[in-house]
Amino acid sequence: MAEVVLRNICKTFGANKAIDDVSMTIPDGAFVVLLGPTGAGKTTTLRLISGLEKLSSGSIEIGGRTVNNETPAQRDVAMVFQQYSLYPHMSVRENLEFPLRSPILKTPEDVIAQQVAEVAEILQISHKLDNKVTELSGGEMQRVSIGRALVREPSIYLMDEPLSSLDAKLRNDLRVELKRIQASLGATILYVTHDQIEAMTMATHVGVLHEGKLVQFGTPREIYEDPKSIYVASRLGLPRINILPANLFDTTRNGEHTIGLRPENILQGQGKPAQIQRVEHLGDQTRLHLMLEGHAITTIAAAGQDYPAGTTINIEPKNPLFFKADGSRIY
Ligand SMILES: Nc1ncnc2c1ncn2[C@@H]1O[C@H](COP(=O)(O)OP(=O)(O)OP(=O)(O)O)[C@@H](O)[C@H]1O
Repeated sequence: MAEVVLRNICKTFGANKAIDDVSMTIPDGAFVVLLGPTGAGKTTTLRLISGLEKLSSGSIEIGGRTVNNETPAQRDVAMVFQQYSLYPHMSVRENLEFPLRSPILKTPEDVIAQQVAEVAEILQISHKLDNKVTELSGGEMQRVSIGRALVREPSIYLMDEPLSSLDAKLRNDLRVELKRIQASLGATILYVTHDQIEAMTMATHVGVLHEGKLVQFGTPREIYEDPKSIYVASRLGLPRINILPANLFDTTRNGEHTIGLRPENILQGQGKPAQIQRVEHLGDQTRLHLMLEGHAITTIAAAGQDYPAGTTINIEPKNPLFFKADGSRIY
């Protein structure tokens, strides 16, 4: 596996700057998750690294080699897309074997058979190896797509929401499995997701994109606990961080416009009275939707406790984050 370095990369489509001067190092063996809303430039970043798109400017290095002018095949990357891309006329086994049968690799038959068997086992598709891919369910097809990347050991795996079409149980299993595979192979992965749990549990590093710019890069904990802006703070955490006027509680010192209050950082019992508007029981957690002087606030409470809607609880902030009017963090 290899370190991948993006140096001041830009990509424009007509007048649209899809990627705007992004520099980022994906360390060898890291699991980097790209976060950002639709249109932020996540898929374009993956396509630029894979060579499916050409850079407008900047450079990309894989394992110390500048790859700007290399074809996708020369770059030695494996890409898994949100939509499966399989050969419909081939069986599952043939699809999985395909990347290993590349003439450059010259992989011996027994190694091919062993790799395919191992990957099929991990992805729980061993019993479907001789089926045509057109006979599979959507979830099974997606597992074969992931398998086609995993049979190889490329410089980097580029994955674009690979689990989003799977059901919750399989998604959970594969999340754990992917993380295990990554750790045991020492694989370098750049992974795009909208799923907070995937980002928090799998990533060694998170890169947050906003309108084509990389606005923060750090460990998931840094992004969660020490965000540089309201935008970054809002990317992680479920329920989302509460953004409130700084003077709502007695916390203003100087120049703060807004506070950010994670749902778990709202203390109950003291402070201002807030009306309970709605209660969501999620089993292991209860979410309380409150209204305080016209501001909606979400907090969490221990499961099992009763909170009748319409009643009032007193709340106060603990460790709020402070932001300027432009959304940048003060402290
Ligand atoms: N081939 C293309 N031609 C023109 N514009 C494009 C092309 N590909 C991407 N774009 C534009 O580049 C910007 C970034 O798109 P991109 O697909 O990278 O976003 P994304 O963060 O992956 O979004 P999503 O979460 O919806 O997949 C968008 O404004 C998009 O419209």
